Amino acid sequence: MATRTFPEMPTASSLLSVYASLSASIMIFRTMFEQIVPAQLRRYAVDIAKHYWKPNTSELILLFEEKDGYNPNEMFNAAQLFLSTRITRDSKRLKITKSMKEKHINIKLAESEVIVDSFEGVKVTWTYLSQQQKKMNGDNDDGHPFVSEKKYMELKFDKNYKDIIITSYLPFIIKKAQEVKIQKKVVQLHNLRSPHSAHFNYKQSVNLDHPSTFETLAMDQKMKKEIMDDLDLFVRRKEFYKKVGKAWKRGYLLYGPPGTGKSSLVAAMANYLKFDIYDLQLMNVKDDSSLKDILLDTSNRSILLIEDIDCSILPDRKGPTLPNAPRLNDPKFSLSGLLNFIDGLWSCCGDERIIIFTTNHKDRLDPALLRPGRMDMHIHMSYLTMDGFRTLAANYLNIHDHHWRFREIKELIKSNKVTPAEVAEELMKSDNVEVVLEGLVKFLKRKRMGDDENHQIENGIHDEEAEIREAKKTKIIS
Ligand SMILES: Nc1ncnc2c1ncn2[C@@H]1O[C@H](COP(=O)(O)OP(=O)(O)OP(=O)(O)O)[C@@H](O)[C@H]1O
Repeated sequence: MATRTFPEMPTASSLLSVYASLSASIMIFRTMFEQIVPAQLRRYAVDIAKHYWKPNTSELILLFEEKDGYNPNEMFNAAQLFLSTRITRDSKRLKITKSMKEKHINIKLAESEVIVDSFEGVKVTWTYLSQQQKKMNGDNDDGHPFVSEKKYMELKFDKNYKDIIITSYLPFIIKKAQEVKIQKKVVQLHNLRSPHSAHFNYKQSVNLDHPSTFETLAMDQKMKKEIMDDLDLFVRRKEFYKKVGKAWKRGYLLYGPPGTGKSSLVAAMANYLKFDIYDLQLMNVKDDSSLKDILLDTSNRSILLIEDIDCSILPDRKGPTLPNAPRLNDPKFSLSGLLNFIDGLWSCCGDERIIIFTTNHKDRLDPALLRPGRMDMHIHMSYLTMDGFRTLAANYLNIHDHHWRFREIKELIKSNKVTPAEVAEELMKSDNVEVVLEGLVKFLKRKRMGDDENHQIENGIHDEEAEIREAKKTKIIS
């Protein structure tokens, strides 16, 4: 029987001494390398070594750095917003932020957090990373070198799917990020006034906290739907406007008596579209040239609002003077200046612009303003109807179906010219529904009597005037 021989096994002490001499040699080599070879050459050698010795991988990594030079990198921001929609239960560390102006809490990935996503069957892995960088030039006040943080995202995937990722996944991320941005957007109200006016700052901005929405608006349901459909069509027609060669803008004229909800409708439109409002106070605009400066400072996806257009503007220099238009100090400002600029330069150098004029007296407007193609939709805000009252009752009193007082209220509303503002005021007078509705009925009755009296007085005056005219005629004839 053959006997197997084993090579002599090294002892533990001999292994230890080999290890010790090996690490000593590496250390000596490293020290010599660092002393003899200059730093730049060392880095170059390490890069080359890394390049040739890196493991053979089929992965491709795309880097999304926070900054592109000194400019913010939109793709980094888009990726951050997009990934906030991909956070799952498995996420371990998340960053929570909120600024004073924001209404929502932002949830973002914390450093080193990984998210696995899949797109058209391709698995991708996102990692959020940051790196501290010491600035070569300059120290802090305390003598320490400046340290900045470089933030970036890594997107890793199989390189065979490079085309899908670049041509489809990245645009998908941009689109999703845009949706999140719109969803989170806090609508702002900017007050625009002339840069040469007494106020140094000609654009004051605040969050628009107007709670008005299409749901809370008391108006004809059919008209409400028409407006919402019109807005929806407008925002999704980018390509259409481009195709037909028209600027992507839409004009609305809101007219009706005071207190019928013109301003509330503007706020509802802004809240619906998440568009900022630029409130242009024409009384404070000095001349055509400052108007241009102001308008050029407005952003896309916004509403330019000019309220009470009949009172706040002088007509075209060539056109007739409006009976109630107050005279501005400087006659350089004109309606034609405003309209030409809005139709021309302003609408062409921006996208998704809405312009809204409001007035209590449509009949007093300059025809130039009403000509077709200028204001695309004329919206009449009228006195309260029963339909509108039901919306107010649901909002203010939480009555969603019927109340025994509604029949009487319906009759009173029908025979009265009452504004939603007046009724809203009445509905706020108590927490007790019965008390409020009783008060409303009394108010509507009083108002009807008052209207009747006014009507009679007006008729009386007319009769008197007619008598005087008749008397004068008789006198002349005789
Ligand atoms: N249609 C409406 N639906 C709901 N609330 C309304 C409506 N109209 C008026 N209101 C209530 O009345 C208040 C004043 O209305 P709003 O300022 O919108 O009217 P307006 O037509 O713009 O008036 P003005 O012509 O005087 O500017 C609103 O804040 C709101 O509470």
